[in-house]
Amino acid sequence: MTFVDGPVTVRVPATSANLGPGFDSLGMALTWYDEVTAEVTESGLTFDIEGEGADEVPRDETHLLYRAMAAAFDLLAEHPSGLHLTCRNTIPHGRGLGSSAAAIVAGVVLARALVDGGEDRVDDRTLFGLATDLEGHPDNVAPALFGGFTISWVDGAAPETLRLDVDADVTVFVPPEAVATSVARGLLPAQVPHGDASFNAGRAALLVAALTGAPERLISATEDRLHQTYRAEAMPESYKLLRQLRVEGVPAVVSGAGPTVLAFAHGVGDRTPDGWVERELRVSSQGAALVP
Ligand SMILES: Nc1ncnc2c1ncn2[C@@H]1O[C@H](COP(=O)(O)OP(=O)(O)O)[C@@H](O)[C@H]1O
Ligand SMILES: N[C@@H](CCOP(=O)(O)O)C(=O)O
Repeated sequence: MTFVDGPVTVRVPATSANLGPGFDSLGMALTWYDEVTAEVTESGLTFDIEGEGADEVPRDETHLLYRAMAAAFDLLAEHPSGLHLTCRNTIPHGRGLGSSAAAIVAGVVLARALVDGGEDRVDDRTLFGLATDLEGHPDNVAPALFGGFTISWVDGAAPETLRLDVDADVTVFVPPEAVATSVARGLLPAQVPHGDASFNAGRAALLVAALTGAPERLISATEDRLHQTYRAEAMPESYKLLRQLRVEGVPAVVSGAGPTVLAFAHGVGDRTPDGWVERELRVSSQGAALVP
């Protein structure tokens, strides 16, 4: 028998990438989770999907979770006769809270857990590389897999990450309409002024210090010149809320590629625009974890 008996369940956190100046590098796991169960069956591919995206995502081999599982099974050189996948989705899609990274990380972790002795054959670093290839950038994948606050970079072809434990109060303001990450990436220029690159390098370094012991620096440390303004046209309400919070002295950023706005504070929910949803969260020290 190549596969374990019975179902395997994984819980994966939402993530916020960039955090202002750390484009495609910084990210953090949040206390907001999707849960997915996978079981090997005799044949076919079947789904039970509830919650976010249940009416939109496909129920076939093109489902993102399945595509990630298939890539991991290829790596393990094991292929199940069939699969049943149960998805309990709570992370909203296309809002800048890492739903695609959560699905990909859930898929690669589940595939490894379903194979007998999978953990001895594929280590976490390899899973991180595979998941990053599928997502296209490491900044959501790293905290989704490892939890906490992560600084990620790409060394040659291989992504690397450094994980730090941080504790922070976070409020996310989630608008009703999605903006696909691919669309938001398409708004970025191919080149940026040297002064803006230098500005962000200083702020990103300061943000690491601010999150690990100098919270009074968060307002300066969350400034950005590399992505947020370029994307404002696709999310004008988010940009307006971002400016309003920052003028009031609340350290706020666009979460990931947007349109969610993230503030490093609790007790700011009275700024929530009509029709939006706000949630007070913390940093999740735990990344993807199998549920016993
Ligand atoms: N749990 C999921 N199951 C299936 N597909 C998903 C899931 N989560 C995300 N996706 C796919 O990823 C898309 C959203 O990814 P993206 O635009 O990167 O936004 P974000 O990752 O910020 O939520 C969805 O429209 C859907 O196609
Ligand atoms: N660095 C990426 C982050 C995308 O995060 P998501 O949660 O919006 O998928 C970018 O800014 O494009």
